[in-house]
Amino acid sequence: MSLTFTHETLPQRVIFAAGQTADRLPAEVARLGSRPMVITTRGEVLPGARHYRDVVMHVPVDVAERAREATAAEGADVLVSVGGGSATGLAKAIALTTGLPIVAVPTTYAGSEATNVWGMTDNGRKNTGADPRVLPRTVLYDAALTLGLPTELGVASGLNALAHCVDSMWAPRADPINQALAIEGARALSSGLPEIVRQPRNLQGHEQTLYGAHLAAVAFASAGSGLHHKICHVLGGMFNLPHAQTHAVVLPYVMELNSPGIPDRLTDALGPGGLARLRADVGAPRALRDHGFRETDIPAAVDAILPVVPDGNPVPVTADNLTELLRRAWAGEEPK
Ligand SMILES: NC(=O)C1=CN([C@@H]2O[C@H](COP(=O)(O)OP(=O)(O)OC[C@H]3O[C@@H](n4cnc5c(N)ncnc54)[C@H](O)[C@@H]3O)[C@@H](O)[C@H]2O)C=CC1
Ligand SMILES: O=C(O)/C=C\C(=O)CC(=O)O
Repeated sequence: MSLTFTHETLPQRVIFAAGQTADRLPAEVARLGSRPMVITTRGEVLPGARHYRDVVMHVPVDVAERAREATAAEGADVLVSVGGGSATGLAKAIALTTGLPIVAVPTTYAGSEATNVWGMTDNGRKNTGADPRVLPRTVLYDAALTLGLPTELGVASGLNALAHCVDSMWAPRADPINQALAIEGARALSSGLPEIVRQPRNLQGHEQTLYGAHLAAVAFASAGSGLHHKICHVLGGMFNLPHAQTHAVVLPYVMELNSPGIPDRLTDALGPGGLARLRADVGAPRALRDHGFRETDIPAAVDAILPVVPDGNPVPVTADNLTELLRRAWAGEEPK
């Protein structure tokens, strides 16, 4: 790889403190404001603050608009998101138009808390963009909060994080810095994910997976969306498929297509047996047809994906190879 590049590092305060949310969140919020609005799918996380719970995956625009109105009515001056990527995403939608700072406490491995990327869905289309206003100012990673994540969802979410690492190999702004973060993220996820399956109540696997998810998201924010993310955004927006499971299923087929672009360092980070062994060890989701995608949806998906295929993909993407990729992912055929 050429060593001529421009890399931007996003400014963010990052705290890893397992089991310390109740103790540390109030002070972290107070650094940024005095009237917090909590966006969450959980119970009370910040006593005395307004808790807003109308959280919907892929952030439909009407959901975002209602949340903005509620925030204005509350006179909030800081947003606190506690939950998965959907809670973070709603806080980002509010921050995008208000500029309010966000303190994010993630409870899945989606990684939205570490990116300046927002996403909203309107009429079956997911629109995404990057804006400094939506980058959470502070992230509090508390692995104890992921202990309650059902293992199947934890696995799918961890593979969503791994997809950030893999796509960073060929994304439009891939560079040696974000690739190094992605490789270390892939290593941490490959060792952490089997641990959360083997010992779901053991904090160490969850901490390792959260660490990997953070690195993965930082790499993704820097490198941008590669082919894998473009495919998953179309599928999520057009067919309302579950985000993490869609990423988990599609990833091996994108790696199959893009195999000439996979560096040895990534293969090494995935460990012996690579992604196939990892998927088997953790019982990964296998087929899009199990998650609401129909074979008859494939032509419309291909038509929507082809115009957004990023430049620089390691192999040319055509209607034929994309159709075959989606057909194999729909059926859950064994990836090569
Ligand atoms: N902008 C960005 O950089 C990114 C955005 N996203 C967005 O995030 C959304 C998906 O986020 P996900 O985290 O996959 O799903 P999610 O936030 O919708 O959570 C999935 C389900 O798990 C539950 N849950 C979350 N954490 C839990 C826990 N610790 N214990 C028990 N239940 C828990 C939630 O209540 C929900 O029912 C999508 O809209 C996606 O587009 C995802 C990655 C990056
Ligand atoms: O696909 C991902 O994991 C990353 C980015 C998004 O989901 C964009 C968004 O809808 O917020």
